[in-house]
Amino acid sequence: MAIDQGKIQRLWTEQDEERLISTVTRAKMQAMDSGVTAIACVQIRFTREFDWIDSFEQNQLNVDFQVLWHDADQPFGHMLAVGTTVSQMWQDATVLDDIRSYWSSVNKQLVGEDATHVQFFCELAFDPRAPRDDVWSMWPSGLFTLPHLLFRDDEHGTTLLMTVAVTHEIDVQSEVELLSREVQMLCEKKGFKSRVKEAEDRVKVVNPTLTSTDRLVFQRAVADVSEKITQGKFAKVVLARRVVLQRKQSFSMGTALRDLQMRYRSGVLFAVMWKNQIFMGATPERLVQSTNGHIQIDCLAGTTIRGQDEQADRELARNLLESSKDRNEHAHVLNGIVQDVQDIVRNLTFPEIPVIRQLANVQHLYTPVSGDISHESTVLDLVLRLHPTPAVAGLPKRAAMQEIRSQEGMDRGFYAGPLGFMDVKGDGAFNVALRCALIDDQQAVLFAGAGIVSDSNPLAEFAETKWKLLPMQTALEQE
Ligand SMILES: C=C(O[C@@H]1C=C(C(=O)O)C=C[C@H]1O)C(=O)O
Repeated sequence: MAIDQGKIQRLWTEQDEERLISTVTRAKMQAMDSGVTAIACVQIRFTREFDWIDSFEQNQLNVDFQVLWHDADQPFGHMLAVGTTVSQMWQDATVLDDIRSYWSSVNKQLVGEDATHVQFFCELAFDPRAPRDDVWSMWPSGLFTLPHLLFRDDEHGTTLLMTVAVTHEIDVQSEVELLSREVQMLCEKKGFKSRVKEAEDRVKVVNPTLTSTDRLVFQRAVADVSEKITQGKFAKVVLARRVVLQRKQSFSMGTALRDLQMRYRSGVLFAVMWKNQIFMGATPERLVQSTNGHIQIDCLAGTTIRGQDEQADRELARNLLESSKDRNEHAHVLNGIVQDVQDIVRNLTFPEIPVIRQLANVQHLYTPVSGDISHESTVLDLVLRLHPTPAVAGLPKRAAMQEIRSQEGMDRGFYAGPLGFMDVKGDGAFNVALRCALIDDQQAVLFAGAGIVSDSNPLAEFAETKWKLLPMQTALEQE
């Protein structure tokens, strides 16, 4: 079939077109020789006007899977993944062992110079062993995806990495034409849904209804757990709860994402679309990032609110730094992290005293941990060792996880799970999915937790979960 040259030339250059044709042809030959599907990878410079949030919200290609990612602490932190070339899903605990082998088998299928730019996205449930409940019934326990189209920003603008699964039977020209049509469709912005405000959409959010773990149930669980900690059963347990928001109209994703982006100028803004649900949030906690084998881990535990002014802020921060309860809680998390990674991380370095990390709504105790891994290890190896950190589960890990299962009576799903990406070398970044919500049309389920130690006060811990729920709640209440 003839390609409409006029259209293609406006999307990519003639050289891009040649690279596309030759890479898909090479992939077809590899598929013929090996008998296994090959994956053609081509990256181009994307010169069209592009709005990350609008593109995510519009989902012009009507795909089942999208990821929006914005790391506010990186100079070029935007990414948008659209659709799936290949993916693997896990429904149970085997997920942790299988991802690595899946990743290396897909790596062998990649064809083209731009294969080095490939990036996989990975989402893991907090507790893959726990059965998924009604709220999370659509989601697997683990999801590892090579996106079909991946937009990223850099100092020159936007790049688009395209990956295509190629069998020995495909027709190269039609495959390239199909790609061109898809990219063309993405450029046709149909009226920016997010900016169109219908009158009915102005209906106020119905009062948040507390479900599953209401105030008293949560406070009783805190008292019970902190008693058990005093008896020496654990050192720390993190208890979480969820809140359901109902709206008479669908939630406006674009509005909520823009609000979070504006208010939370550090950490990672994320949104994962899976079928017709969206898991989104603005998390301050990096689980681990690896750049050329140099790793950085956030130890974030110990929380207080923000003050009305600078002086009140400073006072609250000083109290947090001087609180033995919070410093102990923080030390447990730091020790847990060090123990989990010390056998594969060299030059492990961290300051002796935590600093304050200030967010729009709360302040945390923060210790940055860094070191190096050898090239046999990947960021995923660290994720699997670190997760769940004592910041979201407790210590000792196994006992804390059991206590969480019996006390919370809910499925955390992807809340507090690792969420991130990894490249072909094994570098990448994973965050802990906190300050987040699962959106299903007119319903949003929000999650937040707090670390419980022996001297935890149930009222204070409940209040802490309220502060942590606030970013998502405010974003979702925007008109
Ligand atoms: C569990 C959450 O946050 C974690 C718990 C913290 C704490 O107990 O002080 C602080 C930051 C996070 O590591 C949450 O936001 O839901």
